[in-house]
Amino acid sequence: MAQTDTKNKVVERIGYITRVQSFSACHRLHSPTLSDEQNKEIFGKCNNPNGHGHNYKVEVTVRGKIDCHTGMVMNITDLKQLIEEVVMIPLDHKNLDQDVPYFSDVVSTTENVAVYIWDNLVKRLPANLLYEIKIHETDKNIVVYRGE
Ligand SMILES: Nc1nc2c(c(=O)[nH]1)N=C([C@H](O)[C@H](O)COP(=O)(O)OP(=O)(O)OP(=O)(O)O)CN2
Ligand SMILES: [Zn+2]
Repeated sequence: MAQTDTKNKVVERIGYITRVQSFSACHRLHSPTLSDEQNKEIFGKCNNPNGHGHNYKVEVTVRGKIDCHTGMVMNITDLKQLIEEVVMIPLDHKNLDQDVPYFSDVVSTTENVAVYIWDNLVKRLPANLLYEIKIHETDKNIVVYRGE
């Protein structure tokens, strides 16, 4: 049922939902627009030719009206299924640079992984619902992308 204020005006309440998912992948930080020397200089050990791996933790947050009939911003079961299709199937247990066509010419930094996830999720969700992608690349390295 719709909630009303003291003047009987319908109150719209905004909620945020976050779903967390982890995936494992390997990558190498290497930019095709830079020389080998520049890549080594900028990316250091992360430019190791044979790559290295991470257990990434992704937090997907949606923001929207709490529906007065369902009590939900969106059904988390639907969000879980979308994350399976957009994150787990293409990225889990993959070599990001070699197995994911997007990263064949885009450096697989965590910023760009966040952009990849945003771009693929935003087109599968109702307009203005996706709020934030947060990725923990390691316990200490955390990236946030909000589609800006
Ligand atoms: N702006 C960015 N910088 C870096 C990224 C990135 O995605 N965006 N990624 C890396 C590497 O992938 C690297 O694996 C991170 O290494 P490191 O900082 O050494 O990882 P830890 O947090 O585990 O290291 P500690 O030694 O424990 O501090 C580098 N830069
Ligand atoms: Zn890395």
